[in-house]
Formats: sequence, C-alpha cells, structure tokens
Amino acid sequence: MDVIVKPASSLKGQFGALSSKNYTTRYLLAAALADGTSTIYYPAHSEDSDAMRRCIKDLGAVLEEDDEKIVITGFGRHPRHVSELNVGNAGAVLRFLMGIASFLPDVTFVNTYPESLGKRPHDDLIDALGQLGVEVEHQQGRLPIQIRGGQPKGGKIQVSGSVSSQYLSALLFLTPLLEEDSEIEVLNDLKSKVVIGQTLEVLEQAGITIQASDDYMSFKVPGRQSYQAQSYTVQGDYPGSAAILAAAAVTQSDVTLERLMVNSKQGERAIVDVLQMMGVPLTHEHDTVHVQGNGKLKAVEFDGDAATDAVLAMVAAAVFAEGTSRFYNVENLRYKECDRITDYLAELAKAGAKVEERQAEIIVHGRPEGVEGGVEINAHFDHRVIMALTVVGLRAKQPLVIRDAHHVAKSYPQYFEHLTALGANVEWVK
Ligand SMILES: O=C(O)C1=C[C@@H](OP(=O)(O)O)[C@@H](O)[C@H](O)C1
Ligand SMILES: C=C(OP(=O)(O)O)C(=O)O
Repeated sequence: MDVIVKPASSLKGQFGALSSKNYTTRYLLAAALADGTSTIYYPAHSEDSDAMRRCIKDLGAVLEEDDEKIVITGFGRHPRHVSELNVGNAGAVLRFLMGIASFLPDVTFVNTYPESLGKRPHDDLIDALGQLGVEVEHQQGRLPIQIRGGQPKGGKIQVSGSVSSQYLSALLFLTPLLEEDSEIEVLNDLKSKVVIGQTLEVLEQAGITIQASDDYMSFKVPGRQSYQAQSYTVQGDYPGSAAILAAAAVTQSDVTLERLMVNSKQGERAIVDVLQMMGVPLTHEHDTVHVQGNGKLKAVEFDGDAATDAVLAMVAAAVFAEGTSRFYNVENLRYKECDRITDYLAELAKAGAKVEERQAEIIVHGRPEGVEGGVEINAHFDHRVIMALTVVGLRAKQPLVIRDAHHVAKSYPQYFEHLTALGANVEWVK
C-alpha cells in the first residue's frame, strides 16, 4: 500500500503517545523467562512486538490479552523445543531470542524479509554464542540462522559492541539463567549504549542482579538466577513520537503528546532537547510535550548515537532549518532495516532536500523555503524512513507518494491515523 502525503498548513490536537516498542519486547521476554504469571499493562501493538508475542508463545509461554493488559505465564529456563522461529523484520527480537535459543537443541530462524532483516549482520553475537559452546550455522553472519544449543554453562564472554547494542542485550538476558557465573567484556566500542540502560532497568525489575561497570563495557553476571513474575507498565514510545514532534515542528502547530516520561531512559527523549536547540517553541512537563510550531527552525549539531531511533526524524526537521546541520557518530544507522544513511539520503534528495553523507555522518543544508516534492519515495522496508519522509512531505510544495508505506506498522501502525487526526492530509492508495 502506498500513501500520498499532501502539504499541511497546520497541525492541531492532543493524544497519548503509542506504547514503547523496546520496553514491550523486553517485558514480554522477561515475563516468558519467569516461571510464574506476569502482567504487562499497555503493551505496544506493532509488527515487532507481535513478533515477540508469537515467538514466546511458540516457545511455550501462555498469553491472555485484553485491551489494557497481557497476562503471561512463562516457561522459565525451559523453552519448548521448537524447530523454527519467525521474527518477521524485528532485529531486536531476533537477537534476544538467538540468545535464548542456546537452550534449544536445534532451531532455525527463518528469513522472511530477505531485503531488510535478511541483509543485517549478526556475526558478533554468533561469535559470542560460540564462546559459550553454542553451535550456529549461518549465511555469512546472516539469516537463515540455525542454532544448536544444549546446556551452555557461562564463563568469560567477549562481544563487540561496534555494530549493535542488541548483541550485548541478548547476552544480558541469557547469562543470568546459566549454571555458572559469567563475565561479559565489550570489545571495541559500544553503539546505542543508552539502550543497555533500558535492558538493565528491565532485568532489575525482573529481580535479576547484574554488576555493570559505569561505562557498560564490562559486566559480572551471577548464574543460577530466576526471573521473577512481575507486574510491568509500558511507558510511551519516544522513537515513534519523535516523528510526530518533528511534524509539529516543521508546520504551524499546536500539538500535545502525553505519556512521554520526562525522566525516561530512552535516549530518543533527546528529540525534545534537539527541537528546543533548533528554536522550536515547546514545553515538556508532567510527561506531556506541547509544541507550538511556527515552521521556523535553526540548524543543529548532534551526536546521533545518543538517540539512534530518532535521528531520521531530527534530520527531517533539519531539512527546513536555517543553516547547515550535522548529525555525527551515526554509522550504525547503516545496519538497520535499510542503510539509513545512503538509502534515506537518496530519498530525501529525490524530494528536494540538500543532504550529504559521510561514513558516519549526515549533513543537511537546510531549505527554509521548502522542498519541491512531487516524487515517488521508496520506503526501503523501513518504518523510520516512511515516518521521516512523511514529515518532509508535509512541507513540500507538491505531494509525496510513499511506496509500500504499510511497513510503518513495524513499530507504529497508527502513525497515519494519528497524523490525520491532527489535520494532516494523507491518503492510502493501493
Ligand atoms: O535493543 C533494542 O531494543 C534496540 C536497540 C537499538 O539497536 P542498535 O543497538 O542496533 O543500534 C535500536 O536502534 C533498536 O530499534 C532497538
Ligand atoms: C532498528 C529498529 O529496530 P530493530 O533493530 O529491532 O529491527 C528500529 O526500530 O528502528
């Protein structure tokens, strides 16, 4: 399905942010790894969170869900011996479950998105699992991946963090359940470091003890621990909301988003600070962000690694800023649903934006006068490209057609509905 995004004169309205994808996938997994019955209030509903629901069910968790909550009886350290798991296009779900698959004798993660997740590398996690004696067959580090686990014992593990933090998160979920204590050392750099804070927060809530160094480069994990059954409440999602806030920033607007925790551990909460640095009139109080956009923005320089999943939305806002913006330290955007530097900038340029790429940087020469639009955008299977190009379309002179925009459902199925409720003119076409 394609979407036509027409220029918007103004956006106005108020609603609650969608529920966090990253917390939902983590709470679902922590609940599945507990022996008793956990309750998760306000879980996210999206393709990625549904992928985690589906897989933990396949692995033996029992799920009961109503409008408000999901009640999960876990399988503890004894997942059912399945032969196949399908994570859809969800990178985090795949990596976290590759860790848990260490308990299974023989399971294959299938390749259902060869053009997206099928291209993403998992070598560093495969290598770390190998150190635990887990056998992994793979296609040059990519899906399909077959894991022959058994009884990994724990011990010393080294993992590179230079491509993704998800490999480390996978080990942090797995190692507390092993027979022996583990010591995890992160090699090279650790990208998306702030996300590890979310993993540790959830593990602590689940009653797991982990000793982490201040820089998150080394961890001591006692073995033989159990996940406690708990009651969890999912907070609002900053990465998805970043696109709504960027849309409000580039238009005349009066937009209020609730459920965005002021003291959240989500790095993408930096969207609020970055828009403020760009001169966008907004307030953030009592977990509510209120934007009164006037369409005027100034350029910004920002270390994008602090807010990985909001960078594309920030870049979309910078397209209309006065001056040249620079988003640096973002190389790992190349290993996402698409290459979020080369592929994303190609689509922005098509729409009329003036952008340049470096290996680890995005440079935007702002065009406060607006961009031409009037072209077809390739979504590259990437929900965040779709959301960001929509922001650009709202201030283009001619409509943008975003092909295969249904992939927005990976994280934010109601995105276009929410924008329409704010007064945007978007139309689905087959
Ligand atoms: O752990 C997680 O839930 C995620 C970690 C980040 O990935 P990287 O660590 O690969 O940057 C983020 O981009 C992704 O959307 C979700
Ligand atoms: C990159 C993302 O997710 P994942 O890595 O889990 O596929 C994302 O949500 O932007």
